[in-house]
Amino acid sequence: MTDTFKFELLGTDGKARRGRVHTAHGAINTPAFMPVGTAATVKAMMPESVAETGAEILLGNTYHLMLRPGAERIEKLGGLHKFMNWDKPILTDSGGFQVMSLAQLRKITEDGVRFRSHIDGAYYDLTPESSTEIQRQLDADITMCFDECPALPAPKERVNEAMQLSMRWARRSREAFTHRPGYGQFGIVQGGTEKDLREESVEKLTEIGFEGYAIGGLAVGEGQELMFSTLDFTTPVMPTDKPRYLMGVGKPDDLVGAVARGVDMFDCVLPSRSGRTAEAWTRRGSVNLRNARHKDDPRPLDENCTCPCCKNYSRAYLYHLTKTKEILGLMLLTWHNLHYYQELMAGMRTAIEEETFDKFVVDFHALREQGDI
Ligand SMILES: CNc1nc2c(CCNCC3CCCCC3)c3nc(N)[nH]c(=O)c3cc2[nH]1
Repeated sequence: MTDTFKFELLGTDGKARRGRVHTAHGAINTPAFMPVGTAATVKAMMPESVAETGAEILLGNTYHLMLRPGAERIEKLGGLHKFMNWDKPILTDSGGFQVMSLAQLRKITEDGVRFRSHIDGAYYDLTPESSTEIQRQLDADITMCFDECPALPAPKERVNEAMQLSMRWARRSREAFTHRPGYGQFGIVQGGTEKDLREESVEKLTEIGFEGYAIGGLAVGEGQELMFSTLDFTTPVMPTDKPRYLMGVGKPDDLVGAVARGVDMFDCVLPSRSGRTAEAWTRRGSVNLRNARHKDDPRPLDENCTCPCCKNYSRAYLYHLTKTKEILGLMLLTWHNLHYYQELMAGMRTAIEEETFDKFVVDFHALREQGDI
């Protein structure tokens, strides 16, 4: 436990960074992958299993939890850590992105967003103030600013409008934030794939001052090349003494490329969602367990993996569980995928410490080109 929120930069290898974030509920080694616990649970996983994969922080979500069961209810029950039995750090997103992707109707004004719940059709408002308050009620260690993430591709004028609005909302979010030892708030850089807009956004956020800075507005359909080129000119102008969090990313090769470009933290639904759609991620690429080629295969998913799924179960068994839609299939594949993601991050942390990150990247891609999985 710590009483002050801080980021230690422990080492670098090129633009790749090895660090540690200290929060009220514990420390997070970076580069870090944060599993997503949308409705106060990482689907198909017990919290102790999530901890066993090596995850040191989880994501929660303002949008989902304000609708059901309600932030007041969770606050009265002792906060999200107690509610979901996870005593390590929690980062909550501010809800704006989920409103745009999930809510039935929504209207953006200077004040905030009005939307209809995708659950019961009732109308709700989210503003920088209410989002920040909800995240406090959830007792999130890391609170995200309320922002607007435009879908790409979009005209530069639209991207600029969304960025300027998000910067005004960032100031309101900061003013609504309750400063407590060990708790931090991250600003979210916007600006699409436009160099000048990204630089202006970083400048405006650092002027306000946050405990960390996220790179938002990416992984929204722009593709990996444009995402990487945007990182190439965005991370160098971001503070070096604060964590950098790339939101919603990504596939294993996205993570490796983004760490190489100076990113410290990631979240993505992919490993857990794929676990439920019978897709397994391995160091040699992804495996679809619905494919009948696995029917008689006695081998584990990945001979080199030490997770409970690879230690004790064959592909034939995983194929059987998938075909029969057995719950154990969801559990084992989710566990494997989250374990693999944590192994990947641990491998990158070690490579940066040993200054062998370039070799790590070469080996990572070589294994995936060998195929035969
Ligand atoms: C997938 N691509 C992507 N995600 C983005 C997200 C969401 C990140 N994941 C949050 C979890 C999602 C599941 C429920 C729990 C929270 C973004 N969020 C914000 N606030 N701003 C973005 O620009 C922003 C941009 C994003 N791009």
